[in-house]
Amino acid sequence: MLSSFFGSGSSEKCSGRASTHTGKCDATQKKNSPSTPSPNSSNLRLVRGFSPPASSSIPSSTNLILSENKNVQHSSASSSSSLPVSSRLSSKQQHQHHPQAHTSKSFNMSSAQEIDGAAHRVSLSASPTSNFSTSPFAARYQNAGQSSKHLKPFNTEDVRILLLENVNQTAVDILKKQGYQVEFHKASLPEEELIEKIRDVHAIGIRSKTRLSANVLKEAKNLIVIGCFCIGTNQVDLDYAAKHGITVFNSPYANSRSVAELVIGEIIMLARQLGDRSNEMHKGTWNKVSARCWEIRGKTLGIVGYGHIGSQLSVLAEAMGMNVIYYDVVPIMALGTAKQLPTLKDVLNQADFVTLHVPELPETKNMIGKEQLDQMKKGAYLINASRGTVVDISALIAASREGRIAGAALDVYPSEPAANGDYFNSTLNIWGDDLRTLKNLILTPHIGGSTEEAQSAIGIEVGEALVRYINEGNTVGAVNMPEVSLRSLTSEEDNHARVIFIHSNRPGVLRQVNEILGDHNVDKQMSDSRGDVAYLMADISDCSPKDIKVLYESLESLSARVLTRILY
Ligand SMILES: NC(=O)c1ccc[n+]([C@@H]2O[C@H](COP(=O)([O-])OP(=O)(O)OC[C@H]3O[C@@H](n4cnc5c(N)ncnc54)[C@H](O)[C@@H]3O)[C@@H](O)[C@H]2O)c1
Ligand SMILES: O=C(O)[C@H](O)COP(=O)(O)O
Repeated sequence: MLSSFFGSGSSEKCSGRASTHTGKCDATQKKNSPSTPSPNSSNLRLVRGFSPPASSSIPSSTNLILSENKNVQHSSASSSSSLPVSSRLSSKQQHQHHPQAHTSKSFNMSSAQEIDGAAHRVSLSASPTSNFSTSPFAARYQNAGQSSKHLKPFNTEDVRILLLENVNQTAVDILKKQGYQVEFHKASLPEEELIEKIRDVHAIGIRSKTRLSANVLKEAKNLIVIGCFCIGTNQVDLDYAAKHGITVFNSPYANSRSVAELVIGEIIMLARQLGDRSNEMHKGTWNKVSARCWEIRGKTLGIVGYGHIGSQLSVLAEAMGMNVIYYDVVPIMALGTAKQLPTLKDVLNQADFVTLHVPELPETKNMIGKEQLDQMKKGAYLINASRGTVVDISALIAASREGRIAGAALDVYPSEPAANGDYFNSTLNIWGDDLRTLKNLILTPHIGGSTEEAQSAIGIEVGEALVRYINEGNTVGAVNMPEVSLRSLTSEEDNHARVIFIHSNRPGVLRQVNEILGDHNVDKQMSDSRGDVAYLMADISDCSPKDIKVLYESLESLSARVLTRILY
């Protein structure tokens, strides 16, 4: 059974969360917080109080100690929780709860096996009625032939998760099953409200609208992990997050097929001017025409960005008789008979349809402007389902009005509303009203990845990644941290501790860490770095509560420390 607590060393006490900047208790947060201890429970740290187990034996649970190099207020080793923990537990949890856990900041951990055993599975559906269920992670995290340490929740209500932007129910279920406190919102939040809420949470789940800039993240004193329930991660300051020990996960390809299918539909719609015909019929106008309406067979599709989506699309387009050419900044093996061309200009010169599938990067901002639109064949079509900043929309409006392009489909925009409603106008984007007047223009509200299949699969994939990270420290699939994993502890490894140390990647740190760990029996260890940040995990056997405290404090004293967590 795993339980957890966060730790740090000073003797200041606070009944609510600690304020990173001031080192003072945040009374407002305390008042608003559903799991805030009562006033007489002044020793309980909601996040970072270090309270080692009271007795000499580690409970048959795994606890987590966490502290971060953010001037966070510390509590003393003696500041064990005076909150009657039982009052915050369900009767089942109370039954499972070890008395020693009263002394600790509890933060549940559940085994990867438990997660993988969840009813949810990534559902890759070939049709709305035929699903097959598989979790790509199911095998990876299990110990061959051994039962994983059985990690029963207690005090998991202390783990707070904020889910924004209508993250799929599959994720909500996975996270709630862990006992975490989950706050769910359908839309994204204005920055001020986001800052207020992010201060309290250990994990946040977002989609493409919520910007987690350094300005927002600097307020996120308790945050250890971000789940982007989408492909794009451009909305998060990944570098800032990594340097502050906040790991970011996404779902790299669960919605690729949905986007590729949308684009196939749009190619046909544009070629046949279906958007206009349909609009006319809605207004009562019968307009049967064949002029400038085409089959797509034999036409050339130019794909810009031949990654997960671009390459899926390539296969589908060829199956419909199109010729495929593509441009990518890296050499990528062509699928089918597609051809990679050396420059963007080559693709623009030759394609009848140009479709964009690049990430939002400084280099892709306004990648398609007047110059590039001029390089396209007269009468060609443009599709953008990547990011709104990739196309200069004013230039597109001009090209369309001058008849240089025959049509366009846009799914993404430089500014997008935070919620559904009548927001797509000139207030949002200055060209909003002009855009809506264009002929043969398909406008969709960023729905490329919005299918039941994609959203459900993303919810499971990212939800499970969050649980594995919170409970076991596993970073496989992280986009801003080195990928490090150790096999789960087994039920025979009751008194093992798992050390997680995120640190600045500079010479000599590993030697210092290993000097500290060297006094113990290190069963297994893995370390990797990514840019300026390194991530180390080590499982230590026969670890007494005193050992854990010493280990923790020694690691905390290293100047390279970004974040220390000890799970036991
Ligand atoms: N509309 C939607 O709902 C929706 C859904 C999913 C993804 N997206 C967007 O689509 C983008 C692409 O998704 P993906 O899964 O195919 O990503 P990917 O990372 O698998 O592929 C992107 C490709 O673009 C290439 N690339 C990068 N910079 C380039 C440049 N300057 N010129 C040419 N090629 C360049 C990369 O080398 C890579 O091959 C995502 O980053 C996301 O922003 C939108
Ligand atoms: O990055 C993505 O996966 C897409 O842009 C979809 O974003 P969404 O989840 O906000 O629809």
